[in-house]
Amino acid sequence: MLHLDGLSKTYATGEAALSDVTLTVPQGQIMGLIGPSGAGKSTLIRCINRLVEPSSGKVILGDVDLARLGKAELRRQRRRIGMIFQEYALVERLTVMENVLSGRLGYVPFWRSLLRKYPARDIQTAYRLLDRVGLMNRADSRADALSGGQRQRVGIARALAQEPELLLVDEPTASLDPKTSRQIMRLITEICAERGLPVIVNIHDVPLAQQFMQRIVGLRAGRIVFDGAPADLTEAALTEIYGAEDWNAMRQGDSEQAEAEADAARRLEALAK
Ligand SMILES: Nc1ncnc2c1ncn2[C@@H]1O[C@H](COP(=O)(O)OP(=O)(O)OP(=O)(O)O)[C@@H](O)[C@H]1O
Repeated sequence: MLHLDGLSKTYATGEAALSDVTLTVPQGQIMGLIGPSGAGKSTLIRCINRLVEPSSGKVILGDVDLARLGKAELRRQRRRIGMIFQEYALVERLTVMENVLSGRLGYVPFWRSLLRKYPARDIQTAYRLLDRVGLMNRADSRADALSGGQRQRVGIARALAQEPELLLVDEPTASLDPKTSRQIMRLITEICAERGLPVIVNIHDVPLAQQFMQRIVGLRAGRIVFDGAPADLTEAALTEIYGAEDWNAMRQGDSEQAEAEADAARRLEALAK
C-alpha cells in the first residue's frame, strides 16, 4: 500500500507544483492520474521515488516513509518501486533478455552487474516474465529491432523483474497507436490484478483512463480536484479538472480520432473483401 500524506513541492523557481496531496493506493488498485499540462502529474510521480525532492509531507510505502530516508537507504528502498516510462528507456543495443535482467541490477553485487552475470533464478524469472508479456520468442533480439508495443512489453517485464511493491507508470502509451495502447493498458491492468500491486499511471488519454483504471485522481494546479471511480468522471468533473475551453478542445479531438479510426477500419475491411 502507498500512502501520501500532505505531499507538497515548491520548485526553486517558486512554482508550487504540488499542494497538500493526500491519498492512499491500496494493494491491487490501478489508479490513473489525469490533469492538464503543468498540473503536477510528473512531479507527483517523481516525488514518490524522490527523483524530485518533496518540500514537505510523507510518502509511506508499507511502513517506510521514503521522504525521510538518507541517500544509501533510499537507494535500497527504491528497489521496491518499479517504473515504466513513455519512451521505454531500454538499452537499445542489448538483447531483450539483458534488458529484462537489468531490472535485477539493484539486487546483484556490483561485480556481477559489471560482468552481467546473473543468478540462474533471475534468468528463470526473466524467461517467465517474457512469456507473460508475450515475448518469449524475442528473448535474443536486440531491443532496437522491436516495435514500440514490443518495447513497452520489455519495459513492463523489466519493471516486474525488480519484484516491486509499487508500480509507477509514466504515460506508457503516449508513443503508441490506439490499438497497441489498449493492449498495453490491458496487460498492465491484468498484471496489477494478478500480483496485487498498487499502480499509479500518469495518463493523458481520458477515454483510455476511463476504460482501464479502477480509480481516477484529477489534478489541477497541484491540487486534487477529483478522486473517484471512472463512472463518476462526469462532464462537470472533467470541466473542473481541465477547464471548459481545454476540455471542449480535447473532446473534439477525441471524436475526430475515433472517426478516423473507424474510417481506417472500414477501408481495411473493404480491401480485405
Ligand atoms: N524542474 C522544475 N523546475 C521548476 N519548475 C518545474 C520543474 N518541473 C516542473 N515544474 C513546474 O511545475 C509545474 C508542474 O509540472 P509537472 O511537469 O509536474 O506537470 P504535469 O502535469 O506532469 O505536466 P505535463 O502533462 O505537461 O507533463 C509546472 O508549472 C512546471 O512548469
